[in-house]
Amino acid sequence: MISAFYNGKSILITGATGFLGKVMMEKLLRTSPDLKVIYILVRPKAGQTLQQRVFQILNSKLFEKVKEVCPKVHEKIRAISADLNQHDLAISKEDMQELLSHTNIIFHCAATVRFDDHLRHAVQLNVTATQQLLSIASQMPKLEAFIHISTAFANCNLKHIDEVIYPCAVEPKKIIDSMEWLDDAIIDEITPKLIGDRPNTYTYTKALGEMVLQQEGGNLNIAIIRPSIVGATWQEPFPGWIDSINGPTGLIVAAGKGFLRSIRATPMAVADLIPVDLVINLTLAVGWYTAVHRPKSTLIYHCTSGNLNPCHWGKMGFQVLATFEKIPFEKAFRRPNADFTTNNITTHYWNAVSHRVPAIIYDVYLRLTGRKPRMTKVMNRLLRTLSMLEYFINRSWEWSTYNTEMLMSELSPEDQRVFNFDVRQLNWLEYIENYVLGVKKYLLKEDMAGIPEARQHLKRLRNIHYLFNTALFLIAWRLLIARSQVARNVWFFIVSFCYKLLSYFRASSRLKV
Ligand SMILES: CCCCCCCCCCCCCCCCCCCCCCCCCC(=O)SCCNC(=O)CCNC(=O)[C@H](O)C(C)(C)COP(=O)(O)OP(=O)(O)OC[C@H]1O[C@@H](n2cnc3c(N)ncnc32)[C@H](O)[C@@H]1OP(=O)(O)O
Ligand SMILES: NC(=O)C1=CN([C@@H]2O[C@H](COP(=O)(O)OP(=O)(O)OC[C@H]3O[C@@H](n4cnc5c(N)ncnc54)[C@H](OP(=O)(O)O)[C@@H]3O)[C@@H](O)[C@H]2O)C=CC1
Repeated sequence: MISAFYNGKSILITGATGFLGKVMMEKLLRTSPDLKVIYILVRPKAGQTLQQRVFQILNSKLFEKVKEVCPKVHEKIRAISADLNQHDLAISKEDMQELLSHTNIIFHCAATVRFDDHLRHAVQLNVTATQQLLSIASQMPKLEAFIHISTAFANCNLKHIDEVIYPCAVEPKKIIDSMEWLDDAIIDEITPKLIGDRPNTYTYTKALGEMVLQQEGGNLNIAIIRPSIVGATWQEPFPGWIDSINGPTGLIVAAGKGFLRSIRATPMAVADLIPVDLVINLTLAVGWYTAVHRPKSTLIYHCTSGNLNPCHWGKMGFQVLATFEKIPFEKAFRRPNADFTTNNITTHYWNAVSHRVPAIIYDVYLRLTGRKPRMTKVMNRLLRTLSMLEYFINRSWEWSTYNTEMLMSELSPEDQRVFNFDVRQLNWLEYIENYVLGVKKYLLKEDMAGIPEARQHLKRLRNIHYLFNTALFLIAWRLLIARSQVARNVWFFIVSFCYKLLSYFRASSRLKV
């Protein structure tokens, strides 16, 4: 039913070149190959034209399966030049006319997901662009549904979060206006006051974006999806696909390559991870439900795992490390062996011992061998990233999921299978193993044939580690002996004890002969 609904439709997706957007295009084309067109708002980037960007995406591994059911996939995608930072989204008149007269469904995924983005930029993308898109949507006579992707962490200042829009202290309109005339220095000054007890500009502006939808949605048929931490695919189009470094993925890379050795986290806090294909299945089901059933009010759908199938950071970390044993990453800096710390003192200690000191030693080595030092810089960036993510790995939240469960019960058995978003069916251990494997294959683009060499490399690192520790111990001991009479006495006692033991064994073995 859902697949049939999208056939013949013109669908507009923002953020289609992003992590969620690509999986959404793929699923739509695979399950509804007879859809009319997918308009995607794209900006030229990194010296690539729109067409080159789209070509690259459609020719990637993710879209291999689609081409079997929808060989003319290129013809189904219509890239429209747009910049969500610009007035009217910088869409040309002709393109705008086409969008206005044809669009049936909008999926608004585009956002800045950087936690530390400047408030002006985060407001522009996550609030003002949403406002502009709403205004465009309100001029679309054929529009059936407007689906907005928010985040479950938009209200992370609360512990229990319901499927409602929580108001922010200052009206979004006032924030948008003030961003136009305040200079950067003043914005920097007021940012902590505005974001209040939220940890960053990202979560704050996503909350403002929801308020804009509520206040300016007019008669539009709107629904909001709030996913938690989105991870690699669970099942579709194949397990483990991922191409984004955000969230846990970057830390999996850092741990697998041996840079990340300790992380401040609460092992028993819920790791509210949710696979990207599950998020997209829910989103497409919501698109169908919103268009067909036209609920009286804006429904919010939490796409989370914690209340139905919880996994904790401790278990997740353990499984990630266990997978590195089976599937090591190539050219690791050190052997993957990360640990959780739980307080400030141990975190500072292990950051110094496990992150900063090895980086300094390695940089000295690079200098001595005539190369440019770089490890301290890499470590500093990693530590900065950790400090940004720590907020989310030391707390647990409860999200109610009545609407999501209601929607599941509305689906036919066939739709429940094709658009499965039942997180209770997810086996975490299997998922995490596929996730790590996916990071290796699709993000790092490492060949599986390189695993024996990676293992050899880790063995070498282990030997270097033992050698280094032994040398360190001997040096420390030698210095101690030189300075302390007690240490000298202990040393002579141990040596003479070993000597006597050896002589005794020699003598007893001679007697036996
Ligand atoms: C018992 C045994 C125990 C064993 C234990 C062992 C455990 C061992 C296993 C560990 C795994 C298990 C635990 C996992 C915990 C995960 C917690 C995740 C919480 C996520 C919550 C998300 C909630 C909200 C979800 C949402 O709703 S939205 C999506 C979330 N949004 C983001 O995740 C954006 C974050 N990022 C930024 O905000 C910017 O990235 C910025 C950081 C400011 C830097 O910014 P900057 O330094 O300016 O520069 P960049 O260009 O950005 O990056 C510069 C450089 O950092 C790199 N890098 C960017 N990212 C990351 C990243 N993640 N991780 C690592 N590196 C990263 C990038 O590769 C580049 O490296 P390079 O190429 O230079 O070498
Ligand atoms: N990933 C996650 O863990 C979670 C994500 N979400 C939400 O899901 C949505 C998608 O996130 P995700 O796919 O991970 O994010 P990505 O960063 O991967 O993608 C963001 C998308 O927005 C586009 N975009 C950004 N700025 C502009 C601009 N000025 N003009 C046009 N397009 C622009 C990007 O285009 P370009 O390729 O040109 O940069 C990209 O397509 C977001 O709304 C996010 O808040 C919610 C919860 C968790």
